[in-house]
Amino acid sequence: MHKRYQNARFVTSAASVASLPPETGAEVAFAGRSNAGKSSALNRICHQKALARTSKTPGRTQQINFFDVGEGRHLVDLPGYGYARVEKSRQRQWGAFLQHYLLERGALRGLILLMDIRHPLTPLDEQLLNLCREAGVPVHVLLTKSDKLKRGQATTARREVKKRLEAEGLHAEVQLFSALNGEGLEAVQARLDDWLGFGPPAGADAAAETSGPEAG
Ligand SMILES: Nc1nc2c(ncn2[C@@H]2O[C@H](COP(=O)(O)OP(=O)(O)OP(=O)(O)O)[C@@H](O)[C@H]2O)c(=O)[nH]1
Ligand SMILES: [Mg+2]
Repeated sequence: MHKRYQNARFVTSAASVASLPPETGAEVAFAGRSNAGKSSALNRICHQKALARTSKTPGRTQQINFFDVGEGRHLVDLPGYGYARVEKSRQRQWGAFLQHYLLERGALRGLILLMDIRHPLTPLDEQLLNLCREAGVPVHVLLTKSDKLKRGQATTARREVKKRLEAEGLHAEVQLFSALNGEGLEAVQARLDDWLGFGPPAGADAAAETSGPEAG
């Protein structure tokens, strides 16, 4: 099992560009519509129940939360977009922030775009993808809540999303993910390792050792 992210810990919240923490090391951000499953994915990846707060109420995560995963690397939980009950002015503010973050954040190595497998590629997702292309930020797509569909349906959904992205000239990887049953966990962890510049995870024999992931 991949243990690197188990020691993740909350560092800070930022509500504006001005309050972003200093750019040290590398970071990967998790973005997507409200309720897409960003916080749940982070918790699953880090094997923690409540690292990031999840909720049945869309719009739970309203600030940008930074999690330290060791050696100066960070995972970033972004507030969801597209929640209809958030006022327009606030939505615009969020859009401006996101744009600034994607264009200016030197530490940003890539963006994990999470979309509910049953409602992928909404207009706001497309906007974000275009922004990432402009900013030269690599994207990796998680089709979340894959446990909600039958096998065949999930595979078809993945193929369709891949096809639409290719048609738009976007070469993002697209994978299934479930925070509930762990589908796709290793694949996204490998992607994070790669972007954050961690070496390959320790082998199975290392799992038996008592030393932490920072040892060696
Ligand atoms: N069945 C299933 N439900 C999930 C999965 N991931 C998340 N959920 C549920 O979806 C809802 C939203 O999950 P969150 O992780 O809070 O979503 P979020 O994207 O962080 O939402 P905001 O913070 O509002 O942007 C919760 O009720 C979760 O329990 C999954 O893989 N499978
Ligand atoms: Mg959240």
